[in-house]
Amino acid sequence: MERQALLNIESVSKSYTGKAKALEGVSLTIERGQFVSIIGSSGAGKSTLLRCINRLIDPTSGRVEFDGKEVTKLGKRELRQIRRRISMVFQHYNLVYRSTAIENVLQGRLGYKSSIAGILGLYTEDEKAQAFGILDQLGLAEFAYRRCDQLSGGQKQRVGIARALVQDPLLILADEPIASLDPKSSRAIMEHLRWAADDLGIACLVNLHQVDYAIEFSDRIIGLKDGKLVFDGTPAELDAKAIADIYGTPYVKEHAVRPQGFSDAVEADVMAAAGVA
Ligand SMILES: Nc1ncnc2c1ncn2[C@@H]1O[C@H](COP(=O)(O)OP(=O)(O)OP(=O)(O)O)[C@@H](O)[C@H]1O
Repeated sequence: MERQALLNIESVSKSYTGKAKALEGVSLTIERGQFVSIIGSSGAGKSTLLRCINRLIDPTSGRVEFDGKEVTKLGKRELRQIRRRISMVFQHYNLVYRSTAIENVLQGRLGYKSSIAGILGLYTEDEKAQAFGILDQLGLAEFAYRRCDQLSGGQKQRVGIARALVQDPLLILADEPIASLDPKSSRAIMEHLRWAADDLGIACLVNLHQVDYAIEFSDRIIGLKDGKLVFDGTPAELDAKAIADIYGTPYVKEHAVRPQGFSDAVEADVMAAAGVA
């Protein structure tokens, strides 16, 4: 089946005031339902790239086109509309911890409401059923009415994914969604995102520090180094040379494969020992 382009990024650059370019002439196309990981050292520009797509950050130059619309040209109102179809998942979940899981999920519907309905928290029965249904699909039905400060990190991130899904997105931007999680929870989150791509046809663009998960779960991997795109290929094409290009140091692929139970702290040591920032 031939896939259609959903997102076109053309020569996007970003300079923060007084700094070297955080992004420099990055171009790429993402297809509908495609699962793409972005890897690269700390400071390579991964977060900046994600945020230029939904214009949480305005690119200094270049063009972003999403679902046939030029995002970089949109006014406030049109931007709000387009953002409904682009969800975000964050490393630190960005939940309201004193609210319940389902209340957090329903916040994903805010972009579809008038401000007053949003402020009053007026959701339709359909929206509530949809929110509960998604929590159920993510294995969180029994936690739907529990306050988020009582949930584990993995459960909080599942609430974050449920909030992203209730937006009916065409694209999920996930900014290091597993960086704060243990290996078992990380795997579960990657599996949920992969399911969103495969079963719901939602394209996922996922920033990752864990090269092994990028290789295992992605259709395609993008490598950034110093703001430039230095790799764009399949997991099979990500060989030792490509990894060295991305991380700027000789780096053997075996280091990227994290055995079961390998903790983040141990991985950090291995990465540091391999000279990967
Ligand atoms: N708000 C900002 N103001 C100034 N400079 C910034 C800002 N945000 C990021 N930068 C700089 O832009 C560059 C790219 O940062 P970015 O956060 O996009 O990288 P990253 O690959 O996501 O890093 P990490 O993996 O550590 O999250 C870095 O040099 C960073 O210091």
